[in-house]
Amino acid sequence: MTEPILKASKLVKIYGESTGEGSTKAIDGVDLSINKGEFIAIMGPSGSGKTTLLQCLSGIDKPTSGEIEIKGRVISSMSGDELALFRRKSLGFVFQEFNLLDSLTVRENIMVPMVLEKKTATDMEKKVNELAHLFGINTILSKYPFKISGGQQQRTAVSRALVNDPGIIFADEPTGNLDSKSSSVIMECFEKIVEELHTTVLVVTHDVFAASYCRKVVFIKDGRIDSYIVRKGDRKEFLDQIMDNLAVLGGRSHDL
Ligand SMILES: Nc1ncnc2c1ncn2[C@@H]1O[C@H](COP(=O)(O)OP(=O)(O)OP(=O)(O)O)[C@@H](O)[C@H]1O
Repeated sequence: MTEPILKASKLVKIYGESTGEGSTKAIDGVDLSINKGEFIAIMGPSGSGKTTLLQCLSGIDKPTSGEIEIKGRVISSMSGDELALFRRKSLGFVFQEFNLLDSLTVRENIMVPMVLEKKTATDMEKKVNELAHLFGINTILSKYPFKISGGQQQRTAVSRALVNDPGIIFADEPTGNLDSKSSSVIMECFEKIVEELHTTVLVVTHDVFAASYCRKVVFIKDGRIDSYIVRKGDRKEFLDQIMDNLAVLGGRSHDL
């Protein structure tokens, strides 16, 4: 039996005074259940609420109402400090801008979350080597982020997101700053994470090519879940299916 690692119910996010003029209902009653080991993309037109949904689900932002449970803990009712600690220990994040520290080497960047968890030097070294080997960055561990490619920086960020064995990774436009070759490499890294480490991966993306690596795509429109599709055949077939669904969803392709 597969069990949910994340459950969201009746999620609403309103920016601004909820009754006031100029308020925006970015998320409008979302129910979502994600099982352990799922590899999911969230897609939808620009402004449909993708980033807001990811930020609420991952505890970066507070929903206006509704409940979010991750690994059996209700995060929507946690205090700020409790939530910050939970995020650090139990969740992994990957962003479009990589967010690496330029003054630290690749090895040190990957180690940061483990230092905060006060892991031993031996444990840290072992984990860095394991992940760097898995993602093909073992030869650049002593380099600084500004001396490596965007794709290598993102693989460093993916390794950093995994060091505390988070169980779930949230990625917001992880291929947004990458060329198509590096995008494939990153999406293949996520495939490895799901298949070999059994980590759950949730990706928000405009990129149909990146989404086609996922096993499921959830489409949102106007802050609501519109539909979802599950990959059954090969990636090319799934890519065509995603394009068809986006066309039905509306919005010109460059808005997606
Ligand atoms: N901090 C904020 N304050 C006020 N309104 C916001 C804020 N962030 C987002 N919004 C609004 O909420 C809605 C959803 O925005 P969101 O960024 O989640 O959409 P998105 O689907 O991720 O868009 P994009 O694909 O363009 O990044 C939009 O109408 C946006 O203008």
